[in-house]
Amino acid sequence: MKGVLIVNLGSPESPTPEAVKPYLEEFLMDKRVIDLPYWLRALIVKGIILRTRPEKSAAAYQKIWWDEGSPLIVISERTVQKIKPQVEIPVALAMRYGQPSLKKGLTELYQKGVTEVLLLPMYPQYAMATTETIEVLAQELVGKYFVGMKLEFFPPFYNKQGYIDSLAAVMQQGIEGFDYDHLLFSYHGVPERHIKKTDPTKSHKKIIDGEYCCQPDTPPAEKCYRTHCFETTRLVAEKLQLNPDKYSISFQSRLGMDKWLEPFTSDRVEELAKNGVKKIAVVTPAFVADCIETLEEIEMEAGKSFKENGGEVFKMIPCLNDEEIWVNTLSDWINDWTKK
Ligand SMILES: C=CC1=C(C)c2cc3[nH]c(cc4nc(cc5[nH]c(cc1n2)c(C)c5CCC(=O)O)C(CCC(=O)O)=C4C)c(C)c3C=C
Ligand SMILES: [Fe+2]
Repeated sequence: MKGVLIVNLGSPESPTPEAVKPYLEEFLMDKRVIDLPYWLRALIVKGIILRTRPEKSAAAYQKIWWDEGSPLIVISERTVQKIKPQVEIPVALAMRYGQPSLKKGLTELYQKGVTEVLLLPMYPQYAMATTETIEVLAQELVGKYFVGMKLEFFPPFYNKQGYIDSLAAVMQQGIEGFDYDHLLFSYHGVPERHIKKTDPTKSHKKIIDGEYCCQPDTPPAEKCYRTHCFETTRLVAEKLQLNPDKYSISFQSRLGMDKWLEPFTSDRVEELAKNGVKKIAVVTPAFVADCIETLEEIEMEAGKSFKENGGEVFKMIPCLNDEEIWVNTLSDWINDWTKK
């Protein structure tokens, strides 16, 4: 029997430093997130980051936490609950870090008699720190605990019609009646090195601000996070007929000293405000569910910076969350795979 495992990143159990610390440790000790030799990663994560960050992150989580729990988890659960009646096969939810774990999700499907699993990571754009780490761990778990189970990976959906249509619909709703001066597409950042590592052709070009590094639909672009972000933006801008002078791309949530994708959202928001932009709308298409990165870093922190630098209205466009159009899209994808 077929079944689907929907996977997202995960959150701490609660917004306290005690709960945030093991979550961050599991996350940042992943060699596909901080891709350094073990000893150096351990030195940086355990010796430096985990000494101060749990306290800071817990304070940020407290600002966005809901009565039912972490927004990311609650929204993911709601989405899965809405998908279930629309499909004919078992659907389970798992998180790469924290609970419900990937092993738990696979066990749930296994106990229902599922022998063929479609792994559906909730990341539109492929990245080593997100999609790849989920695929590798799922493969390992199947080999170890679920022998005979067949795994199939849903490809990154950054350019897939259903995703673009859902994003466009949510954006349209978000900017309805709002005469913005600028619309910022803020994607999660990654170190430039990650993009070079995932290039199957190992021929990645130098990255130049504002220009495509890879030609879409060519082998180097297959797993190029940056090209996927550019393509999502292009397709949704085309669909919404956005004025090219009124939108731009930036990358948020940089961690550490490496060279990360630029421009940084924090710099861009400040620069736009200083350059006279009074009304800004921000959309975060790398996240399908609202989370600390959208609710705290963008809506609260970037919003504050925008106003401190002369901006007046900061409009955060929500993620796809459990919107009907997105739930229908996911259900259609699952139903198409079921019939294959
Ligand atoms: C959307 C895709 C994501 C990419 C790419 C990504 C890369 C990446 N992230 C970190 C470090 C952190 N990310 C954190 C939170 C977080 N990241 C994503 C998504 C991507 N990360 C999500 C959905 C979330 C939210 C989780 C939630 O509970 O709401 C955090 C934890 C929060 C904090 O302490 O700031 C860290 C740390 C790295 C290093 C990285 C690429 C190398
Ligand atoms: Fe992240």
